[in-house]
Amino acid sequence: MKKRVAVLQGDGIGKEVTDASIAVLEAIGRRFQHEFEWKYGLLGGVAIDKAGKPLPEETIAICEESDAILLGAVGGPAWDNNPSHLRPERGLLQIRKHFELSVNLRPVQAFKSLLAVSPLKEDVAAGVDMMIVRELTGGLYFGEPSHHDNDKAVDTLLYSREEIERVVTHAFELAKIRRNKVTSVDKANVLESSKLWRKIVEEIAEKYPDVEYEHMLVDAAAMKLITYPSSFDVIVTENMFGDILSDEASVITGSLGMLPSASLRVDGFGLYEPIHGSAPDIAGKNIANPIGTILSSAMMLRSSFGMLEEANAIEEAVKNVLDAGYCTSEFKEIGRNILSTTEMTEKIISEIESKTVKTM
Ligand SMILES: NC(=O)C1=CN([C@@H]2O[C@H](COP(=O)(O)OP(=O)(O)OC[C@H]3O[C@@H](n4cnc5c(N)ncnc54)[C@H](O)[C@@H]3O)[C@@H](O)[C@H]2O)C=CC1
Ligand SMILES: CC(C)CC(=O)C(=O)O
Ligand SMILES: [Mg+2]
Repeated sequence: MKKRVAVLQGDGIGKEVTDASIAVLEAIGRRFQHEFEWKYGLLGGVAIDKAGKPLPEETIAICEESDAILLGAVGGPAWDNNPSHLRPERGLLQIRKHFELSVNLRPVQAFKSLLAVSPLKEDVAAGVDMMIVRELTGGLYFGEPSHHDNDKAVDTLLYSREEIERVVTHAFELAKIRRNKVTSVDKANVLESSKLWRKIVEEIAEKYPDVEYEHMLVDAAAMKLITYPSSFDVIVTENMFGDILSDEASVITGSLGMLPSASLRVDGFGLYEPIHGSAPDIAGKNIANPIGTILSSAMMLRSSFGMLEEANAIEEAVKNVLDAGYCTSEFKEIGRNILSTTEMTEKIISEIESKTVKTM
């Protein structure tokens, strides 16, 4: 059956990286005989410019009629001085809230062929395979009141029991099918919300006697991510800590452009996007790394469509292309074969197509 995907390209490199993902998914469709239907919607700065708001109703309607959402990134200097309700990032927060995408999965894996470019020593980065589970629809980015004037500013860090239980349970379930370890990251030595977080983690942990768990303060976690990253299996944390720690963790892979994500509702509906932003400094140059978005589409195939073999095919193609010595320009120190965004996409597609079984 045809899979309907809402495509929200957003701003900056958003179009370049979603175009790459769509080309790869089309190749998967040809190899495995699936049909995808792409419906484009406005989000972020382009939506403000064309429709007067960062998340127009028409975009919501397109997403509601779709089986999954593929997103690029939003934001850029053109809108940096806009009032809060007309910031591109507001549209992203609104869509996450509207679709109740409370669990954000950010897998971090070290690719062997890129270890040399990781600022970490090769033996420290080697073998890293962690899942950051970030709460996505609560916490500081959503709490009210939130405003500032010339003399003072306020943001509100609010979490309900239900919000914490939902994401922590997801983390423990994931640990069960991974390496049975959860690290819950908080700031319980200072924050009240973290004290409740910790209490709920302990309650939920009781239901998972085979899963080892630990609490870690976020400042120490930031250090340990760099000094001993392979010690982590599943990390679960609140919205802002997860946002920051996942960008930090991308350093292990050598580039922010490598990391995918899935933002999931409890019934499995999902939005898939790379963890990076709109990268205005490289937008329009055809040099952005499309791999984070391409791997996000593999997560879409697996989580939203149950297409496991197809998801594996994308991940294997990415790995093979990297192993063959190809990379995008941010890897120039090790770059034996530097490719543009479109060339990298073509390489990954050729790799997928090379495995196609020819039928007579
Ligand atoms: N999910 C989203 O839509 C996000 C949006 N943003 C927005 O993006 C805009 C730019 O924010 P920044 O702080 O510069 O973060 P950014 O993630 O866009 O870029 C940070 C650095 O990483 C590089 N980079 C990012 N993605 C890359 C890729 N695929 N390939 C190669 N290099 C890549 C950029 O060139 C830049 O040097 C802001 O307006 C920000 O609010 C930031 C983060 C997430
Ligand atoms: C608008 C921001 C919360 C986006 C971001 O940095 C992210 O989700 O990683
Ligand atoms: Mg971020």
